[in-house]
Amino acid sequence: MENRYATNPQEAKHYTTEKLREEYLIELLFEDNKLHLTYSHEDRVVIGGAVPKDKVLKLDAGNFLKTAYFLERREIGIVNIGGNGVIMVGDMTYVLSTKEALYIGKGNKEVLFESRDIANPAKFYLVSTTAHQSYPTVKVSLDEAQPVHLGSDAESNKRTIYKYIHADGAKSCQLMLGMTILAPNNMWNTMPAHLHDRRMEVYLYFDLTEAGRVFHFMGQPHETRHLVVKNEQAMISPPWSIHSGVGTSNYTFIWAMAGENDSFADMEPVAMETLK
Ligand SMILES: O=C(O)C(=O)C[C@H](O)C(=O)CO
Ligand SMILES: [Zn+2]
Repeated sequence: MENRYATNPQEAKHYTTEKLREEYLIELLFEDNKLHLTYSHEDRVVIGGAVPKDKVLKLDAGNFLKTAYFLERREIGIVNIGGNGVIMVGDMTYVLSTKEALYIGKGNKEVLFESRDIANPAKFYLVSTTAHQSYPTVKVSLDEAQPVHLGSDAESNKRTIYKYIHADGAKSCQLMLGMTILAPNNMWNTMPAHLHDRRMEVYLYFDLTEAGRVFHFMGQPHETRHLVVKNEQAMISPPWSIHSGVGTSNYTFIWAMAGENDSFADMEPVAMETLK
């Protein structure tokens, strides 16, 4: 488990490119037969990737959490961005094809990951938050995820937001999670930008080509910075930061939030004139 402490905007505005990447970018999430986990002290979110190519992988944080098992005091949202895969939660088995999600509540002792096809392994993206009670384990497919169409061709931000784990979908203690798919020829996400100082957010960018890049924007509105992000890399967005990006082509991203409330609509728009 990699450990990342929380940062504040007074310090962050002095960071070099290298330091910004060290603090906010997770470069390696998906590696064959490995589980990669990062512990962010921003709302104590654990961000991870599991690729069970020809080996079953177990959700396990070693001794890091000082609990008997990973979900003893946590909940988790998982989205498969690879080939067909299987998640075993105790005696239950859930089959997830690409872009399907699973919420697993607090108290589930064993979670195992497996692929259906070694040639096209599952890639499970994981976001876990602390939890005070147990909600039922629920699978959510793309068509159950309440699509919301936003943006326009003129602004190059035409996109569809799918909500998986939220107040009116799969219930959770504090995790909110969904996916946004940009339409072909549209490159801007979350622009115009917004803030939600009550919740951190993490973005996983994918469906980019090997050479494709997303320029992710962060920082306070009057003090913005950018990071260049590759396919299948994640950005930790602190609660004081905008989170927006523009790609060299269209792409997909998974957003997940944790913190004070579970209202997706709790966000303050940032007026374009205030961005610097
Ligand atoms: O493209 C968008 O706009 C989003 O997907 C916004 C994220 O869902 C978000 O930032 C929610 O707070
Ligand atoms: Zn947001």
